[in-house]
Order: sequence, then C-alpha cells, then structure tokens
Amino acid sequence: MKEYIVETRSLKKYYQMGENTVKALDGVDFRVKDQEFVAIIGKSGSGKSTLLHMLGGLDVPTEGEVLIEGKCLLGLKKEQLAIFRRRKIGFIFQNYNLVPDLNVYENVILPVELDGRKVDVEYVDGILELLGLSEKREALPGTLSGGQQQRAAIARALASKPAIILADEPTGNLDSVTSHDVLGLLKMAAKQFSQTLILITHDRDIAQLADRIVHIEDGKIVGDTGKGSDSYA
Ligand SMILES: Nc1ncnc2c1ncn2[C@@H]1O[C@H](COP(=O)(O)OP(=O)(O)OP(=O)(O)O)[C@@H](O)[C@H]1O
Repeated sequence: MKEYIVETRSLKKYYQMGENTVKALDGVDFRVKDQEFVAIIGKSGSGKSTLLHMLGGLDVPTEGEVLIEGKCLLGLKKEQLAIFRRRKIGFIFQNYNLVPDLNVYENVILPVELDGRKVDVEYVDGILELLGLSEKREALPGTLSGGQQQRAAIARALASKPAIILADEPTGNLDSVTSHDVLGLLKMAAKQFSQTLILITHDRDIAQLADRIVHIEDGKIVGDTGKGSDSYA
C-alpha cells in the first residue's frame, strides 16, 4: 500500500466565463492516508465540490494530477475510469438519489449488480444492521424519513466495498440532531469496513468528527488541522 491513498499534485480547475477566468481550484496539494477521515470545509464557492469531483474522476483537471493508490487518473481510458469509479469509490450526495421504485435492499445492492458482481448478502445485511435499516429492507424510499433515506444512500455507498467514500454535504437536508446521528454512523461504518472517508461539510460541529479538517478558500488549501496532518497553512 502506498503512503497516501489519495493525492493531488498542483491541481487546478479553471472555468472560462466570458472574459473572466474562475479559478475553482488553484494549485491544490492534498494528501489522504489510507483509512483516514478528512473533512473539507470552506465557504460556498470555495472549490470543495470541484475538488471532490476531481478525486472521484467525475471531472478532469485543467492542470495537475489526481493519484489514487499511487495511480494517476488522467492515464485511464474512459472505460477504465468508469470501472475505477464503480469499484474504488462510493459517492454520497446531499439528495440521496435513491431509485423510487426499488426498495431499500434493492437500492443498496444496485451498484454491485450493475457492476456484474455477486452480492455479498451477509456483508450487506451487516451494513443494514449497523445503519439501523434491517426493519426497512422492503420499504420504498418514498415511505422513509430523510434520515432513513440518507442512511440507505450511505448503505448503498458502502455495499460495493469501495476503498474510498466521497461525501458531498450528505446531511445538508437533515436537521442537526439527525445529521449528527447519520454522520456518526457513517464514521463508524467507514472505520469498521476499513474505508477512507472524505467529507464536505458546512457544519463545523460535524467537521470535528473527522481525524483532520482541511479548509479551502478561493480554490486553495488555507488550513489543515488535526492528528496526522501535514502543515499547509
Ligand atoms: N461548471 C462550472 N462552470 C463555471 N463555473 C463553475 C462550474 N462549476 C463550479 N464553478 C465555479 O467554481 C467555483 C467553485 O465551485 P464549487 O462548486 O467547487 O464550490 P463549493 O465550495 O463546493 O460551493 P458550495 O458549498 O456552494 O457547494 C465557484 O465559483 C463556482 O461558481
């Protein structure tokens, strides 16, 4: 295993808006160790989502590199990138993106099935149990509370056993008590299944759950605190 599971080198993403260049990311050197939990904080428009999208291979940098387990994403062909995303990365977004016609269990195993892999039923049952969803396996998403839907989305992200979980404001639609509960469960699950967790949040209380807090401003890392951090600021 490489020292860093995730690494960016001088990562830049510029958008040309007429005469103006928006520097969404402006030279980001970001490193995450295997099984670390890192929270990314920063004001709206500071570049958090852009960074997360680059890490997950959902977008291509203007300059610089993203390395996952030491492998440069830019070197991958389209098909290889799609396989990489399905196998290595679990995404959790603010709007849960559950399929309304499928029940909780079917939603959770969908990415594994789409990848043509055999479902590890015992493992999935363990995740549902851990997230308090065992009773809701057969329920349709529309009949669940926001917190339950988000837990189902977390279960789905965990089910394919990805090495890395990327979560973009996963509790943005939940009240603060539910947010804390859901995030606590996500943290516990990531630990239990030896996953690396990178989470964007506006909420400083939630960020405190992480091993490290990385602060982004105007597309640059301006602070990096917590155990195991390198010093950037
Ligand atoms: N497709 C795009 N075209 C043009 N500009 C973009 C695009 N995507 C992002 N930006 C700009 O890049 C900057 C960073 O955006 P980003 O979404 O990464 O911020 P953020 O920190 O995630 O914000 P929020 O907390 O509001 O989600 C912003 O100025 C945004 O307007």
